[in-house]
Amino acid sequence: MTNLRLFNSLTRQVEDFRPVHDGEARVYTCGPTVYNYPHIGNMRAYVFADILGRTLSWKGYKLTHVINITDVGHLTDDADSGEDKMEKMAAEKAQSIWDIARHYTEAYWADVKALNIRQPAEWSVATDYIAEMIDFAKSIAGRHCYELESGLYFDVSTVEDYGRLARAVTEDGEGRIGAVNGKRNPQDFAIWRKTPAGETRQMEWDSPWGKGAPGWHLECSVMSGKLLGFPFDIHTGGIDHREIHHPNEIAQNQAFCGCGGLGEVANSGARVWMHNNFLVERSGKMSKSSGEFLRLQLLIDKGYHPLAYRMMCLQAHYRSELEFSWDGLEAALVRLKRMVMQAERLRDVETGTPDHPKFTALLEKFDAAIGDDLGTPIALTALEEALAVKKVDAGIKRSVVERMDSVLGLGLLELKREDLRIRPKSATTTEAEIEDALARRKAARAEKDFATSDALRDELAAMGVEVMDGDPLGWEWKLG
Ligand SMILES: Nc1ncnc2c1ncn2[C@@H]1O[C@H](COP(=O)(O)OP(=O)(O)OP(=O)(O)O)[C@@H](O)[C@H]1O
Ligand SMILES: [Zn+2]
Repeated sequence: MTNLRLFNSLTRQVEDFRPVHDGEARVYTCGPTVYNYPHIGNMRAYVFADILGRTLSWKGYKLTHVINITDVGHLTDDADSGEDKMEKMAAEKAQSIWDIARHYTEAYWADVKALNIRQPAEWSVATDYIAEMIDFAKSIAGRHCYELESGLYFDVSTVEDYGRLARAVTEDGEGRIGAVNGKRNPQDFAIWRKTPAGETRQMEWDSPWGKGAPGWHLECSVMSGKLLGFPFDIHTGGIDHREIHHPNEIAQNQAFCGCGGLGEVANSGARVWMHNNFLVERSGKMSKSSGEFLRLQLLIDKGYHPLAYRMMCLQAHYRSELEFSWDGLEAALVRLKRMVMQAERLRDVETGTPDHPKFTALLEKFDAAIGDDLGTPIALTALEEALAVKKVDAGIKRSVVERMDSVLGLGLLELKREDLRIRPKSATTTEAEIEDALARRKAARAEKDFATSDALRDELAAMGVEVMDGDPLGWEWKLG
């Protein structure tokens, strides 16, 4: 096997992965803020983290993956101003924050499951770690923080080289930082926000700095350090986190682990920081507030299998922008279907060993691609080539497909071609009705009764069903 090489946003280079603990990989992924449904762009971040985790397993590392659930502290503007997203949604809906958090956490988990994203070792929920957050803040407050009326602020000038992660791409971050009277530096951020006098919040806790709530950046520093130990191996998130959230986490980690002398990597809490690029719409970055709200459920309602979206993600490299379109989704679905049709023949055979000379080069190609900063587009072609290998024992082929799919997670050996039919939720015709009409049509054709056969075809068309005789992909029919 080749070395695993990963792009580290800290050094802006592809580097050999060298674990902190021999044979182990510890990964922290910034999780969703559960104030609303995730859009499919958000889910791209978790498909990426899942591919990373599966690749680490493929390479033989014992994986500990943590994904957090942010249920407090994330403001409407990452740059330290605005309202708490959770409080805002709860006020809008006149519901308890806890109910909101539960509802959207479950919705997120449903998407995770539908996309074959593996369960991490732990889903750490921010509000379960408030005491640890207060302890962390206490331990750095003396040297690195100052108190204002609105909260406890982190002074970014007290750590070396603040913001080095963000500077890779932007010099203009400061323009977005909200002004708070009394801040020492514009980039200083609240690690504890006090509840303003006379207000009560649904979520607030006592602290040495008064009643209030932790800052979002503090949460991730505390949960990652607590569950994985500093320094751990890899920290992931979407590319927007490279600008503010992760530089701020790094500053806190530096303060907590001790500044000076350790060098930038050890001091940053994690050795490698990785970021997926955005899923975009033609009009720009996908977001919950603009345009059609593209939830995974919307794709399903329009008749697409959710794994077609996973396929769409894998067709692009995680560091490239990916533009969403319905045509692109359909193309990904067709590609998935072709693979499922080839894998169908392997479903009922017993798994053999993958050591067959016909597959050596393909397994090497696959390993080199996935090991080269998670090159899923090429890894997919290796899997397709393996599926197309002729005159080989089916058990051996099956074991190769299983192995490759353990990384790509398309579920090729479980999916059936019927699962991939496009069937919009709005369709009023049931599949049983369609199958029944098709069976009658088949019988009519067998008896050369073309009048009946044509009439049934028209009947089906009236039901919105397009009959696809002789379709090489075997769709047979399609609901429009
Ligand atoms: N369009 C996108 N494409 C890929 N990843 C994204 C996109 N938008 C957000 N992310 C990532 O999704 C993850 C979850 O983000 P979070 O739940 O905080 O959503 P959010 O920032 O409120 O979403 P948004 O502002 O896009 O509506 C983060 O890692 C974030 O970087
Ligand atoms: Zn985070």
